Amino acid sequence: MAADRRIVIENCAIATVDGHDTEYASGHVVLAGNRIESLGAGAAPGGLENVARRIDASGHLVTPGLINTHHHFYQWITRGLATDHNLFNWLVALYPTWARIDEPMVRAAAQGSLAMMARGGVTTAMDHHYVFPQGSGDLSGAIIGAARDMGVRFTLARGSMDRSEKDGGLPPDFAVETLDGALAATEETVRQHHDSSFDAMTQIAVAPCSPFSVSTELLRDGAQLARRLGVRLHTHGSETVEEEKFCHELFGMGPTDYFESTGWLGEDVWMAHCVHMNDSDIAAFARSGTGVAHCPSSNARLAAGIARVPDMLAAGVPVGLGVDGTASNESGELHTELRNALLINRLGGHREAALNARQALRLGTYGGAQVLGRAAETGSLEPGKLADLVLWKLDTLAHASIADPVTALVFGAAAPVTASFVNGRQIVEDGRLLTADEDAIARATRDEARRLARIAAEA
Ligand SMILES: Nc1nc2[nH]c(O)nc2c(=O)[nH]1
Repeated sequence: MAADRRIVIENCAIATVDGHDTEYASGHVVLAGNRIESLGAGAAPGGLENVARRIDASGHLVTPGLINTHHHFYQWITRGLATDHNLFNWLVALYPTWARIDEPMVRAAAQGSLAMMARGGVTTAMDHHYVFPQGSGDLSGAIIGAARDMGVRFTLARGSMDRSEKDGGLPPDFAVETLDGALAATEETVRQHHDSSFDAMTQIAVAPCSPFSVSTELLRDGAQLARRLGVRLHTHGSETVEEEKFCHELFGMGPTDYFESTGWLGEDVWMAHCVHMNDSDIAAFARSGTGVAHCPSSNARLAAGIARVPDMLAAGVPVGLGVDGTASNESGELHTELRNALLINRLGGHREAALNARQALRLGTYGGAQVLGRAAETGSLEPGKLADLVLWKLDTLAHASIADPVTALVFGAAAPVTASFVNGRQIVEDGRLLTADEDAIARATRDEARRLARIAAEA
């Protein structure tokens, strides 16, 4: 068998985000095939064979690739709508449009979402897709295909909704699936697409949408299904005061107690938002190992509130970052969420050191790997882990006068990505995607957004 070809990256600052936060002011990283072979201070060891490429990364910081833990790709074609609404009003305004999506729309929207993230340093993406109109085609296949073509590592959280207005839920009756239909389709998606290997590029999670759009049976049966199939569980939780009120009125308890009563706390679960959590909710997450996808920009856009991330971290809760759907975070970028998480959490606790730059970088890398269940494989730069990493250019006008590279990355303007590698393959060069045509995607998403708006207006 041919030896793996090596790529040697030298003369760069390195933030490994390993268990000791090891950093090198000037060092090297050696990739062999799809793995990190070695890294350390100074130049790469002499005598390396099979070196396909040497990259002089002077002026750069190398970090693990960013990991996005919550998104709704289809929303790329419904951005900029209902801009002054809270969550419930925003959902009610948008459900009728979302219920008209079809496969070409979802494919284009997935390409747009993925392209935006990948060129900003995301190497592992996720999509929580929960709208499956009847006869709309193979939406899961289209999303998974888009991620495969983009070359990013990917988790599809196969979502579902079965509690509509007639059952006291928020979505209109025409926007939901049946309980049995949702469970069967979710199982089929796992069986067809889930890869449990160390270097898997595609994984599937079971992901009923939220307490106000899903029946108790779907939550309970979904949890059992995921555990039978050995995959992870994802949902929205404790996002707004309105959701809290809904849970108290319908179930006689708050969201976290409700989730616990349906089997939804555990090491194999992560939830988006978790804004309205009291001390006992945070303790329950920490005890059970339940993870959180923190989405600061979306929470601000929808006036949901500020999640207690410093308290969660202090309690030992795994926390990653999420862009969230781009109908509630139009920028669609994850690297800016590092800065937003840091700044917003300082406002939340009125504490000047609520989160520091290194904690923010950890949320966007290792924390994300933890909540997606992939911390053994990715999220930090360590020999043997997958070669998912980013070269951030910091000798720019925007950054060069900031001495500390991690501070420059997190506190400074969004840094240009000179190169991004996923599974040892380069997918971004000098801020441009190598795996997709950005201009073609821009045209397709514009056309599909217009087509969807037209169909929704005619309905
Ligand atoms: N931010 C969001 N929260 C949600 N809850 C729910 O049921 N759907 C959504 C969503 O699309 N975004």
